[in-house]
Amino acid sequence: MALFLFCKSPAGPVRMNRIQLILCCFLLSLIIYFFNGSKAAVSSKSVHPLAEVLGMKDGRILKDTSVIKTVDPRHSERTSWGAPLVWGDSHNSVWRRAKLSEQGISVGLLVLVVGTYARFIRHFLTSAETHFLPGQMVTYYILTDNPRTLDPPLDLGPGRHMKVLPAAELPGWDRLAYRRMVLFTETIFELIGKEVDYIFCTDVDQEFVGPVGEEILGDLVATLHPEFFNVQRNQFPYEDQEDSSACVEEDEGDYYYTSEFYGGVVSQMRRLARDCSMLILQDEANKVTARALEESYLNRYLIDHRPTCVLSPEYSWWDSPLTVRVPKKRLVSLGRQCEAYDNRIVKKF
Ligand SMILES: CC(=O)N[C@H]1[C@@H](OP(=O)(O)OP(=O)(O)OC[C@H]2O[C@@H](n3ccc(=O)[nH]c3=O)[C@H](O)[C@@H]2O)O[C@H](CO)[C@H](O)[C@@H]1O
Ligand SMILES: [Mn+2]
Repeated sequence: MALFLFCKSPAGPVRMNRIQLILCCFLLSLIIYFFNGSKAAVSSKSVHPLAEVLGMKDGRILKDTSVIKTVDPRHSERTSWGAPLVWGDSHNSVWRRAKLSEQGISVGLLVLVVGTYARFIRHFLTSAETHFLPGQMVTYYILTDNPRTLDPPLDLGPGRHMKVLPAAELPGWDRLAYRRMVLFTETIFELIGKEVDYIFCTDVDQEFVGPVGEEILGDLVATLHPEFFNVQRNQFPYEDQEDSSACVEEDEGDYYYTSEFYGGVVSQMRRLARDCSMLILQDEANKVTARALEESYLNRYLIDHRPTCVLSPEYSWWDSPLTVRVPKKRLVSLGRQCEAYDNRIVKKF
């Protein structure tokens, strides 16, 4: 605009002499310098939209997570280390399903069913028959103290099998929480062996409510905890007791994973189960209890061995005031849902 005023007169274009031209260029440089400088000054004061999404202000992390919960979760489809972050209906998942379903694969689903949790198993299996890798070879490995729970046997689809494995009756849930991973380790090493290509460990107090297909397959697969998705790292309930073998330092960790659903190829699952069991037994010997029990050890392990495939909270969801909204629910935890309601009632009174 300023340049325009110098170059034009009401009568029409004016020819500039050399001095006028130099003056004009000098003024133009001044204007550009001023414009850029003031822009920089403004941007250093205002909050960058990305910083807002990340919950940062003036380089500091905000404690309030309410802003973050509104972020559309479909935006991230890769982790910072390049692993797929799986949303079942994304193009990437459609492509992965198509690619992986061409390969002949067999998958084991390993669950522990002890004591009163027997009430969940039939519904869990029925829902898995409908939604879990339909059309694929699936073997259900059911570790139970009461094999009669599965009488009469369930009708399974073609290529689907069930193996009921005995587990000694275990005294009380507090002991069981220490024992579950050890039982999984023994089962994977001694009984499952090379019978399947992939193994997924799941809680039985769950229900498949939407399709869970080949997009979940990977060497080492972990699922994001729906209450800590898009929450700042300093709010993850990692173990912080220094004498626990599950302890996580402040500068460690990318995500907080749930212990309700994780898996991978047999070799990786052997390593995971064995290493987590060792951490658990070490703490038990030292009379240390990690705050989230098995989940704490799993998270410690997954920091040291980053998953090659990360499932979004679509694959582990429950209704709670803290869970993120997901495009589609696929696997829902009934137990944690009840827990969330119980907590709400406790808070209310
Ligand atoms: C194994 C474990 O430590 N689970 C975690 C999980 O508990 P959860 O509340 O999800 O544990 P849960 O009660 O569902 O138990 C885990 C699983 O163990 C089996 N089971 C459990 C109890 C029983 O009497 N019989 C039986 O068969 C069953 O397969 C069940 O689904 O969440 C807690 C926080 O919310 C902690 O973070 C725990 O680490
Ligand atoms: Mn559970």
